[in-house]
Amino acid sequence: MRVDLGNALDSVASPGVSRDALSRLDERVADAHERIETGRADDEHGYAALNLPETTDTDEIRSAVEPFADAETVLTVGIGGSALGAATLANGLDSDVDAYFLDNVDPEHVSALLDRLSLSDTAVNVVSRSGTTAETLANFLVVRDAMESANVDWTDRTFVTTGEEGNLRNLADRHDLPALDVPDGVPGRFSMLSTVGLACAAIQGHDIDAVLDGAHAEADRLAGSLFESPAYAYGAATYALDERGAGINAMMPYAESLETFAEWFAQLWAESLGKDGLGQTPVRALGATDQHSQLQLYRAGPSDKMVTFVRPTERADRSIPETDLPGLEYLGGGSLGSLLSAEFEATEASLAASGQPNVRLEIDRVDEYGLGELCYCLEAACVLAGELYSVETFVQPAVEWGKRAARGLLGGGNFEEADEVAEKSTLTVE
Ligand SMILES: O=P(O)(O)OC[C@H]1O[C@](O)(CO)[C@@H](O)[C@@H]1O
Repeated sequence: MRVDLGNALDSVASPGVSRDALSRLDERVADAHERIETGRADDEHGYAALNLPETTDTDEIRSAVEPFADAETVLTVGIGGSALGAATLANGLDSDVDAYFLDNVDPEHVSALLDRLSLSDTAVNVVSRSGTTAETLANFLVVRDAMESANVDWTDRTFVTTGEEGNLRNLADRHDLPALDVPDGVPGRFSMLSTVGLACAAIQGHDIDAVLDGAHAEADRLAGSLFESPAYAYGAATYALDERGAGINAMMPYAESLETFAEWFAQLWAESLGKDGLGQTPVRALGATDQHSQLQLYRAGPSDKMVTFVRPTERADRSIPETDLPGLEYLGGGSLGSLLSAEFEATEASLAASGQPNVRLEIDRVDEYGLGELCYCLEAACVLAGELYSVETFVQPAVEWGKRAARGLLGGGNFEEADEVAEKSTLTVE
């Protein structure tokens, strides 16, 4: 895992950060590292997530999902951190077992998916840390109903991953379903490297130990200086750039297999750092595709953002056939990989040429080890940034208002927030 801050320096970019400023910030990084290590040593809420490479029991996960070894498809029912980590692995890696995610309650999408699936060959993975999330429980009820209509014994095809208490735990106990525990002290968005993110991967036959090995290697590189730890270098640089005006962070991986990783990053960054009027706004982008949609803004729009480029340095390639079509000779005989690599470096340089800050993250390959490394690095970077912003990184109180309002609207209790929904100001043009 390599982090290159070269194009974030003020000799190249504006906003940019000077090497001196990074050295001064490094004193705070040292303090933050001490705080983080104390939190890890005491298994404190949130900080415990950075211990998962050590604490996650992969044998326990494999034996819990063993009854589903015959599954041709795994359907994960969960939302936010209870889906995005597993989806990052599933969409980043190849498997003969297909993986689908119900992480929204769009009736047309849910019906179309359930109509398409062979439910008798599907393992259903219901994931909710709280066990109370409306979208997840509603989708589970719909999936269960569909299985019963298809004469499939849902108790044979379903396992849950949840906390000690809650509706889902009660359901698992009542029907004696295989169940995995969500680890204590690990917020959803930091739970990829636990039962939450790895159960689906285990059913798909991925090497979940290799995921943790990659994460472990990154954990071993956490140190009291940003100049020694890629994770802290990234965390400190994004904080410093935000302080200087780059309030938006466009995560732009150059691999289709990393598109869901950008979604996962968006939750991690937004829900962890978006507090007290602070926090960088994550934006999901994809290279080379978004060179042809977003780049105009990234280069010539307001200087209020940074771009994070991510790429694997090794990947399977595909050659481009020789051609005598006029003007295309430069492509013929080359490969898609070399074209994508040229696009990556050219786009990076184009932003530097217009003074727009950007950072490069590189892994060797998009495989179990590489994904473990990359995601642990971003998790530790996020924890470090949270210390520098002095925000409560591991809570997300602002999401509760909307949940109470929705529950009230659906007759699920008396919530004043539901009343406020009816008081919406309107100025309708039609
Ligand atoms: O795992 P749960 O409790 O169903 O929560 C799902 C997601 O919803 C949130 O609580 C936000 O509403 C996220 O923090 C979490 O990842």
